[in-house]
Amino acid sequence: MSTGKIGVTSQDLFPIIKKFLYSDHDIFLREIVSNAVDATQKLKTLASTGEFKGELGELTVDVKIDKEAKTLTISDRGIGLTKEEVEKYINQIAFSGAEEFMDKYKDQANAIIGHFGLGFYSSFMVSDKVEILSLSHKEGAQAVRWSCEGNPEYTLEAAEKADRGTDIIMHISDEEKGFLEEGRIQELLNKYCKFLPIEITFGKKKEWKDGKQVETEEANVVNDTKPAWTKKPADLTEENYNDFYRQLYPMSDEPLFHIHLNVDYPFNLTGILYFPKIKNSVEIQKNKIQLYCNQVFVTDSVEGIVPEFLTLLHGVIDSPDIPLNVSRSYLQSDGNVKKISNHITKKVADSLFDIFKKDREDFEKKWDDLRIFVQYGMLTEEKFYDRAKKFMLLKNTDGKYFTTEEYETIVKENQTDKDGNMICLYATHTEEQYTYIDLAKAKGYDVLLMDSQLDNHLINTLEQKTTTTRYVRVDSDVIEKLIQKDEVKASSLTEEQKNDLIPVFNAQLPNEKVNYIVTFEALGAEAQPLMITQAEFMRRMKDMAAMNPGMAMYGEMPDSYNLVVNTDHALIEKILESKDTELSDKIAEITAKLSPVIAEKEALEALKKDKKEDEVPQEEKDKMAEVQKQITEINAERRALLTGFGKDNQIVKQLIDLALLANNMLKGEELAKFVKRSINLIK
Ligand SMILES: Nc1ncnc2c1ncn2[C@@H]1O[C@H](COP(=O)(O)OP(=O)(O)OP(=O)(O)O)[C@@H](O)[C@H]1O
Repeated sequence: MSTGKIGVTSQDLFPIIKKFLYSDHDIFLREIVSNAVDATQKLKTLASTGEFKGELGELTVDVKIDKEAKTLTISDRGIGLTKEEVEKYINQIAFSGAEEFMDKYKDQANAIIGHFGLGFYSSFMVSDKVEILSLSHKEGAQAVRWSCEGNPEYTLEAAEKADRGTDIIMHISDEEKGFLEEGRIQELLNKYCKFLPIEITFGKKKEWKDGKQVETEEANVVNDTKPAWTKKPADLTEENYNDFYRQLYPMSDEPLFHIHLNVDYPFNLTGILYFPKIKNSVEIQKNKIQLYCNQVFVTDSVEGIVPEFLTLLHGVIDSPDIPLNVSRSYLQSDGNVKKISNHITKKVADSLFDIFKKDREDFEKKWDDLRIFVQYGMLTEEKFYDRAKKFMLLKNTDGKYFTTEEYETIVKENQTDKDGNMICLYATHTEEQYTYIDLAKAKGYDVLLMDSQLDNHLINTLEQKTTTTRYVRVDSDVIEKLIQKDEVKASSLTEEQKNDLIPVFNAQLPNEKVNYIVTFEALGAEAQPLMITQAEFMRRMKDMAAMNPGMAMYGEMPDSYNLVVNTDHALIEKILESKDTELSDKIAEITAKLSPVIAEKEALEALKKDKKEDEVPQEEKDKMAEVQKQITEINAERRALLTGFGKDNQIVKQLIDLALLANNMLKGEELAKFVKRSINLIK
């Protein structure tokens, strides 16, 4: 028997291990089991090259709990360790870089463990004592037992072991006795070891019998040694891919597409990414891409390793070039990791383009589910934008799909305005905006459906990239002005007539937290008499503000709509006529009162004209104020008169309600009133 000191120059190793890994004690199991797997694979390699000539036999790694002895043991039938090897690989941990580790990461909590070959020592996070009992595969080897109690002293002695391979016997400490629970270990094996390349067994398989679980004779194998991503795409069917998806996320719907990644230069990476069907946003967060290193689970928080928009995808990525156990900030600054991220972006874009080219019909069918990923990618990754614009689809209100290029050839001729801008009309809701869509279609225009959460942002980006294309919602203006071909002709109404109509219509507008501005357009006798529109810019800003806290300013502004009066329409003429007949006496009265006051005001202004402000006598100033007050009063009287007229006028009432109805703004009580009134009108 020999005793000695573990060959790290500092005494601090154990405290550091305990401290650094404090937050994640679970990983000890991954480290010990993957060492066992490595040892087994090494033996298989030696056998295949002929260096090992013995019987390989069963090569499983066994995990065992002994509750009485309070031990957790991992046994393998791999290459094993000779006494010299234990001295070299276990005692002289400085060999694999521990010393360097100590120097570099003394003060850093998120340090690297596995990276520096300290994996084995992580067992001390949960154990009072760890033993290694090993028999090397080498001919005539003597079994050895190494034992250490979490301090730099160890013992190493000859031992009895019948079978080749290594047992790592961990005497679990009292604080960590949870690791002696079967359920806990099973959970960890599922998490970290589910796809290790050597069979891992843990107890016996269980079966349901007479309403309870009973053990069978069969070993409980916890892993799938050949997960789909390690196979060649040519050897896998669509069904295999879907099966693997279910293996990863048992509760989820079938995915839309998969992409099989297989890179060997300039780094090694394999994996399968799935585009999931997203039913709601909660689900996006639930399933995550899992990151593996040689089939050992590393993490499922892949932010910084794959581009942000792809974190919405599901699946696995496996790369020996992604270091195990390193901190997030380290990963993100790692050159390899950056390359991996870029490569995945490119690969995803290329694969989508391939699918698009190969089966356009299928691609279109899946587009509505797919677009959130593509749009998110286009908005956040310049490189992805450039690739994705070839297959990014626009959908119109008839359910037809176009690439932006195809769409341009279709609408360019008919939808270019007098300034040479191609105007793409869109709706966000086919039902709610039906009236407007209908008007646009009657003009021979096409209307896109832009109803995803990201469309607003995408439209902004598309406009920035192609300066002569503009997107406007169908209800943002009257159709003649949405795509303005010629100068709109001037309205035939006088300023006075317009001024009189404003209070008439205002009288009937709902008095909510919404601003209405009455405007006048000569739209032709056939167009609608009255329409409600909302300017594109303001609406878009408000919509974006709803998703973006930085734009709160826009969100707080009141909604502002235009009430567009078509001055060419017979009904508007009719309103003016009935106003003139019904109110002629009263208007004449008001005008009679107003005329002398205006005359007085003009006279006063003439007096004032050549004087400087301080030369005007106080008396004149007072008179002017008095006259101004009278004018205001008379005007208010006139406005009240017109408001009263508007309130009582059935045509005004009906037209406003129809305009609100067409804009989907007439609801609840107002709608009920409208229905009643309409019935009365028929009566
Ligand atoms: N079950 C085992 N069978 C044979 N050799 C083992 C076994 N476990 C550990 N070893 C030896 O001990 C060495 C140290 O193991 P440790 O886990 O500390 O570091 P590593 O495996 O080199 O690095 P890492 O775990 O970070 O990948 C290994 O390189 C291996 O040579």
